Amino acid sequence: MNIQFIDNLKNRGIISQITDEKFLQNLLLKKNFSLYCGFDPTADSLHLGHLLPLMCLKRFQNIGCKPIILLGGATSLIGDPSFKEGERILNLHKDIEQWTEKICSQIKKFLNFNCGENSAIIINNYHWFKNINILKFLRDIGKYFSVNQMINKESVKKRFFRKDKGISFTEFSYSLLQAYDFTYVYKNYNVMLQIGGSDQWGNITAGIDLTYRFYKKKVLGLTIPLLTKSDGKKFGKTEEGNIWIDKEKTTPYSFYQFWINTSDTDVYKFMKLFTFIDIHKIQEMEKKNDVYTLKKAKEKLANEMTRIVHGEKILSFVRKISKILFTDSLYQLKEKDFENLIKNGIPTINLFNNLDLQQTLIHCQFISSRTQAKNLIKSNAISINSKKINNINYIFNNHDKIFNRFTLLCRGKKKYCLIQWI
Ligand SMILES: Nc1ncnc2c1ncn2[C@@H]1O[C@H](COP(=O)(O)OP(=O)(O)OP(=O)(O)O)[C@@H](O)[C@H]1O
Ligand SMILES: N[C@@H](Cc1ccc(O)cc1)C(=O)O
Repeated sequence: MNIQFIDNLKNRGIISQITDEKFLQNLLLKKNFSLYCGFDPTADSLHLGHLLPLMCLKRFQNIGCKPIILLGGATSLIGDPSFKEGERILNLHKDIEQWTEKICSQIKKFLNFNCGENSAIIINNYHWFKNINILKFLRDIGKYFSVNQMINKESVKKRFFRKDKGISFTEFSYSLLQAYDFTYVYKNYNVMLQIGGSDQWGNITAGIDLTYRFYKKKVLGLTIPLLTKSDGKKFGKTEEGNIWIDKEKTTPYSFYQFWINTSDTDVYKFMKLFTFIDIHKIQEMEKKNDVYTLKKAKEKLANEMTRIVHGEKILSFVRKISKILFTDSLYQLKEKDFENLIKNGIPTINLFNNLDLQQTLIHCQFISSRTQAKNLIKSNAISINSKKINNINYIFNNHDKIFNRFTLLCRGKKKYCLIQWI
């Protein structure tokens, strides 16, 4: 087993906290063990934030450990209150069942489910919770939890002092379920370690305590820093502005562009967190810190991530499209490419009549008023099919329609909208 494994994770910025680093180090030296991470199917797709624990499971699998994905069929019926501002809306059972299937098929892409002893497996906590008896649960499990301690956990503390947004008993009890999961998977799958985002620290440590009380055995927890959006909020299913794994929700082109547009300060951090590129190679690039290397690093990051999530074929398509869009060789695209561009690609609007340019800029949400539209056109920021247009009274005509169907509208160098004439 790799002695430097933990140091490696640390150098990549993957570790927020470990409950007992020495114990984990010893465990890594002695044997291959099983570890788990839970995902609550509270939406129909995984998002970027989930890739962090998934990639971390993969890193453990690569050194011989067995990753277990626990889908929270039961816990998603309750709703994790950890660091949430307010009470969640209860999800319907039938929605959770559908979302579970979708998430299950997404997860299968990221881990190896056919590699012998350390093949990944997926389990669902609905199986052990669906028939649990309430009296037994309160007597056998509830008795081990001190409400006095629970209300002091950082993850829920805020909710106790807010008059407008309190916490229901349902959400308050969530931690008991996740804690019992850890005890259950320790007993039934010999799981020694639970990983999760740093918002899971309270739930994970509750499970460690419960397992010790039940079986007098020490298990471990490791958390990963939370990936945040540009507004500082966590990437989460129930938050807005996410990058999704499902290509219907975030098209592969937008996905690729998200990485290409990574800020200079984030690019090496993301490379370390998300990819398997050798840390020394990343550090070499980081040291150079020049514009050319930064550009190459962003491209490498976008390629790696799109390959991991959408596969080689889609990657080569979005690269081709990006190259054409950014090198003004639009007329090289075939009609089929435009169709694919809509499917995998850039924002599209459907228009019936030849509108004027100002109105169209509003339609495609580049701006919100005609005055802004005029200013934008005057400032030379708008192009139609790669040709600059500075006539504020411009009206689209048939010459603008490639294959009689498509027009590419562009604001500056990065904002695109495809018009499909129907
Ligand atoms: N932005 C993120 N950065 C790092 N880890 C994350 C992020 N978002 C979720 N995770 C981790 O992924 C695992 C599964 O998360 P889960 O699907 O249950 O919740 P979620 O996406 O945070 O959804 P919700 O917004 O409904 O709480 C957890 O360990 C969680 O901490
Ligand atoms: N509470 C976790 C999901 C989870 C569910 C059950 C578990 O046993 C572990 C983790 C989250 O919301 O992110």
